[in-house]
Amino acid sequence: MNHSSENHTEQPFRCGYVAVLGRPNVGKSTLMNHILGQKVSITSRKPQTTRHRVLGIYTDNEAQILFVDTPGIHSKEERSINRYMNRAATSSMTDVDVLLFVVDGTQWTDDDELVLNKVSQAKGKKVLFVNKVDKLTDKEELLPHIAQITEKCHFDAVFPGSALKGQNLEQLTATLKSYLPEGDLFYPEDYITDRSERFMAAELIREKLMRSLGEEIPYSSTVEIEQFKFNDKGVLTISGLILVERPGQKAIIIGKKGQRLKQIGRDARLEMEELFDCKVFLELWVKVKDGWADDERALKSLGYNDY
Ligand SMILES: Nc1nc2c(ncn2[C@@H]2O[C@H](COP(=O)(O)OP(=O)(O)OP(=O)(O)O)[C@@H](O)[C@H]2O)c(=O)[nH]1
Repeated sequence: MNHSSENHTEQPFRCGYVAVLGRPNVGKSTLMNHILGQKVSITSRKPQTTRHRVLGIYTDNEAQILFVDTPGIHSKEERSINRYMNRAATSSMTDVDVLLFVVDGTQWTDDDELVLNKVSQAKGKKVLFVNKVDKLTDKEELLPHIAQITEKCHFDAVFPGSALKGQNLEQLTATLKSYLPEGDLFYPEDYITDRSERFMAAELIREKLMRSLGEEIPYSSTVEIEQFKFNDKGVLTISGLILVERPGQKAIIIGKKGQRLKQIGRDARLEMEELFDCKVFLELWVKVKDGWADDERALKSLGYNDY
């Protein structure tokens, strides 16, 4: 696609940053992935799935939107990993053109209030997206909910909708584009993220872990990619190391006769083959590394070092 020659509207091309903000689990990653039409940020039913700041790049013939998907901001900061995630999200609020505040239309919590306070103090255009309205049985509840939020902070635009069902996302995207400054592309038009394929591979493994395990272990695990190599037949070999904090957690991830780890590997491999468009050979290992989530130095060595 040639973005300039297809622009028949004679409107100037626009390009800029949109930070996607909200507490954990409101649907930020789902929203960004749906607009991009591709999975850039991993999602799961569990809060705090996104740990890093991930750039999702949307390009059409009118604009390029650089979505900054952030970890959910939350008040419980007992561990280093939680402080890291809050830093990653809060630092995304400066130097962006638009703040997109995502809330769950069915629920309001203290963490929503915390993010709203941060948003109200930030500069830039502000857009409110009230998500998960597909789950609302009584749509009448929406208006008072929106009124309560907009009383506390001025929003330039408000959209109720559904990230999962794609409801109201076209209108949202058009408004976001109109708020961006004039300017040429920052990234080539075929880029969908600034993250490396290695990073995406680790994230896909982490997503399958989050989705397959119970409540506690996902937060105690992280993934390192030790090998990422194409052979001369174009087959990609990936070795992933899953780090956990305790031996019992290792046993759970491996599962009876290695069944769970096998399933996690199979699910991750299939998505990798689609994403990288080649045959993938994936090996997974599980190792105990006590206290990695509490230790700032260990976090840095695991790649949690951008902020
Ligand atoms: N019913 C419904 N579910 C949704 C919608 N959007 C997201 N979800 C679900 O909500 C859960 C959380 O979605 P995520 O996109 O991972 O949420 P997030 O805000 O990125 O979460 P963190 O990574 O914790 O910050 C997932 O199970 C999604 O499928 C929606 O519009 N409707």
